[in-house]
Amino acid sequence: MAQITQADIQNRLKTFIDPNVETDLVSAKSIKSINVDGADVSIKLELGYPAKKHLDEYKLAVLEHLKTLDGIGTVTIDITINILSHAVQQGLNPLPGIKNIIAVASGKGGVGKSTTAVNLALALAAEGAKVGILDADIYGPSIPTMLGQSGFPESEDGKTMLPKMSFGLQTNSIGYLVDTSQPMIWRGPMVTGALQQLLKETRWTDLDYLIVDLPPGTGDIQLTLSQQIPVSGAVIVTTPQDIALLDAQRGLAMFEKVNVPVLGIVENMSVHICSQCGHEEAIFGSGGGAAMAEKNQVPLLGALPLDKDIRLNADSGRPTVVSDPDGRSAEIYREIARKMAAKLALKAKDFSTKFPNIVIQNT
Ligand SMILES: Nc1ncnc2c1ncn2[C@@H]1O[C@H](COP(=O)(O)OP(=O)(O)OP(=O)(O)O)[C@@H](O)[C@H]1O
Repeated sequence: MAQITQADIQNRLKTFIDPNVETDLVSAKSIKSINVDGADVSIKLELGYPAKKHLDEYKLAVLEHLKTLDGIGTVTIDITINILSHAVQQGLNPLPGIKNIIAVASGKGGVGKSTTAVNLALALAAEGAKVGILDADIYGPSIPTMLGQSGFPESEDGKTMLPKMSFGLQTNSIGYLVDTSQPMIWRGPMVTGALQQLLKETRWTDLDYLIVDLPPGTGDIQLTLSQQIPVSGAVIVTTPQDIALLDAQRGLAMFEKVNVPVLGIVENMSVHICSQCGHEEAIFGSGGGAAMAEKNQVPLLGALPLDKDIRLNADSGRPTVVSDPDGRSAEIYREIARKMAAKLALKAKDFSTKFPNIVIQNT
C-alpha cells in the first residue's frame, strides 16, 4: 500500500466543504499545517469565525471525510479561531476597540430586525466571540427592553460612556439616555449626530463584532449612516411577504451604493408552527428570501419561524438564544451567526492599522 502524503491529505481536504463558509478548506485558506508521520496525520486548521459550540461536530465531520483515505492511520485535528478585522468603506477607518461592525437593516419596520439583531449578537457571543450591540434605532429603541436594561450608562471620565453589560454583551442605546415614552421628533442631522456620539463616545473594549441595529427603512438617514459608520458588512432582515421583499431590495441596493458587502439575508417569520398540533403554515408566503438571495447573488443565511416564544422571550428581556439555548430557534440563530461571520471572514482584511507610520527624519 502506498504511503500517505501531505498532498493526499491536501487533495482530500479540498473536497471538504466548510458548512459555514460554504467553500472547501483549501479555498477558505483554513489549513495551517499538515504533518504526516508514517500513516498518522496531524492537521492544524484555523477558522476566521466563532464556532465554539460547533467545533466537536466540525472536527468529527473532517475526521469522517479523511477516514476513507486508503492506508490512513490516526488523525489528530487541532482547530483554532482567529477573528480578524475586515475592510470598511473607503475614506473611513475602523474604530478603536472594535474589529468589525456589522449593520443589521430592514427595508421596512416590524419585520423583526431588532429581535434578529439581538439574538445574532448573543449567538456570536455563545460561539465564543466578544460582542457588542448598538441600538441605532433612534425612533423606536427596543434593545433596552429586549435585554432587560435601563438607566444612564456610567462614565468614569465624564466624557465617555461605559457600555452597559447584558448577558455578556457590551450595549448602548439612545433608549438608555432619553425618555422613550415621549415621541422623538428628531430631524436627520440630529439623528446622525446622536448616533455618531453613541458610537464614538462609548468605551467599546476588545470587540470582535459590534452589531448595529439600524433604524428601519432606506431613507436619507439610513443612507447617511451607512456612509458614515465604518461597516465591514451588512445583513438584511425581511419577511417572505412581497412588500417586505421589495423594501428589503432597496436596503440591499443602499449598501451596494456605499460599497458595503451584504453578508446575506435573514428571512424572519418564515413559517408558523402551531403550538397545539405542530402544523406548519407559511402565513407570509414562502421562498421569498431564497428567491431574493438568488436574484442578488447574496447568501440566504437562514430562516426563523414565526414563533410565539421568540416574541415572548424578546419582550420579557431574555431573548431566545439565552432563555432557551437548547431549542431549535436558538440553534437557527447560532447557525445564521456562524454563517454571517464566516462570510465576513472571506472578505478583504483591514490593513489600515497594520503598517507603522514611516517618519523620515533629516539628521
Ligand atoms: N420570528 C418571530 N416570531 C414571532 N414574533 C417575532 C419574531 N421576530 C420578531 N417578533 C416580534 O415582532 C415584533 C416586532 O419585532 P422587532 O421590534 O424586532 O421588529 P423591527 O423590525 O425591529 O421593528 P422596528 O424597527 O419597526 O422597531 C416584536 O414584538 C417581536 O417580539
